[in-house]
Amino acid sequence: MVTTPVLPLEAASPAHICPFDQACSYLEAAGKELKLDQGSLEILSHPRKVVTVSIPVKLDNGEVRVLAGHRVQHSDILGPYKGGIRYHPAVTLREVSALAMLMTWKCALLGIPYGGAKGGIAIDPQLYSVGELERITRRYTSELIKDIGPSVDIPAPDMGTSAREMAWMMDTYSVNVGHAVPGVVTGKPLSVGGSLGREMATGRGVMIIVREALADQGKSLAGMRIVIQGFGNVGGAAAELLYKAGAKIIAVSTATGGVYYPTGLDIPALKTYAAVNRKSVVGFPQAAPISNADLLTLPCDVLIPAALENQITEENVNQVQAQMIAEAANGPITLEANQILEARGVTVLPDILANAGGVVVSYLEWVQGLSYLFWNEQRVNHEMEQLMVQAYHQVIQQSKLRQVNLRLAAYTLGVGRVAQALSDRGLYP
Ligand SMILES: NC(=O)C1=CN([C@@H]2O[C@H](COP(=O)(O)OP(=O)(O)OC[C@H]3O[C@@H](n4cnc5c(N)ncnc54)[C@H](OP(=O)(O)O)[C@@H]3O)[C@@H](O)[C@H]2O)C=CC1
Ligand SMILES: O=C(O)CCC(=O)C(=O)O
Repeated sequence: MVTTPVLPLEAASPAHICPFDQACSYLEAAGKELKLDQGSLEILSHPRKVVTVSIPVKLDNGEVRVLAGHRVQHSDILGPYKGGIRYHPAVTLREVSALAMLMTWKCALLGIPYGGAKGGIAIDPQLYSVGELERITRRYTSELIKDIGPSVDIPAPDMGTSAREMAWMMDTYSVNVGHAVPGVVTGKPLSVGGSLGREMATGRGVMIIVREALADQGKSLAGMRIVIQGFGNVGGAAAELLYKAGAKIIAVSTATGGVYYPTGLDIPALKTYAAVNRKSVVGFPQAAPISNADLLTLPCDVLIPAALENQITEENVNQVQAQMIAEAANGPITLEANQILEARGVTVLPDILANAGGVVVSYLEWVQGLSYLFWNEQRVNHEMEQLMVQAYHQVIQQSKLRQVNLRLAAYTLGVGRVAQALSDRGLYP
């Protein structure tokens, strides 16, 4: 039985589905399936280190605000901590802790030598100027200076952050230590040691996993009706690549709402439209407006939630019509909803597999940086695809072997590898 963490996590609001409790439940299920000993389960259910820092920032109007910045380092059993930095108003320590734990299993599942971490600041980046965001990012990095590093903890982009924030983090870290350290972050601009292919990597990974899953059902991407929630780094890239592969993207959304066009949206035109409309797809000519809630229940072949956690819950799961759901976001389906989908025979491609393309190319970026040798995009994409397809087949095999759903199959592989390393390292006090 996984116990309640002793770390300073704020109480979960009873009205809110707690992502950390959900993550612990999945760990517990994997532990039971693997017959893990109580000690290992106890260790793996606790983040190793939880850091919260104050970030004082002077706004452009002269007002001073102090923000809370988190970095949760769940596990470094397999290697340096690894995971993104999220800027979003809903960020809490519990959410960041859950996402850090997912990173541990994701890296282990993909066979890349990292542990898991996540960071975040509870802000809406769209309400801050570029100058304010730069000051926030630099101060956050300075406060974390002793906790990150290329062989300690390597941040990357997540919701609300991008290559721009990674460049600021890299520069702040480098200035603090006195020399350039590109390997302290991944997802950087190419000019400071980023990798070709990283920007599209998470979306590309989603496309690869959906393609493989459809192929196992004797189908191809061509003509598939696909709905995508979220049109940012992940949802936007997935839409573009799936569209290029011949799928019909019939609906997409951003936080303010979505658009629906049953015969398939013109994705290049929609990207251009969003680029000049503060990233929003609302008002795209010809398409009908649709709410985020209605978008999730549209008739389609594949549903791709690529925004926030807890989008498919007990409340709306019975209205979901897709026969396949690829979790591009982390934790978009609750535990209860997942059980209902499984009972209905819906194929759920779990987050730690479906959205792993990003961290895989982060790893390839880090490897390229450490070896001072940069690859062309074709090679990056090829290496990533090999790791993704290999992990997909391992999950399918594990699912058949243990007679468990794909999520539990992915978790047993990820958790099992970390537990094995824990036992081999002999970390028991
Ligand atoms: N970036 C990466 O490499 C990886 C990201 N992920 C996961 O993918 C998900 C998306 O991340 P990413 O694409 O990077 O983030 P971005 O910030 O680039 O984009 C997020 C998208 O989601 C939309 N969105 C925000 N809130 C809502 C909402 N309540 N309902 C519907 N849409 C909403 C945003 O709209 P708007 O612009 O209007 O706010 C935006 O279109 C997250 O769960 C993240 O953890 C997973 C692996 C790697
Ligand atoms: O690229 C990375 O290191 C992390 C990406 C990430 O945050 C995620 O996979 O959720």
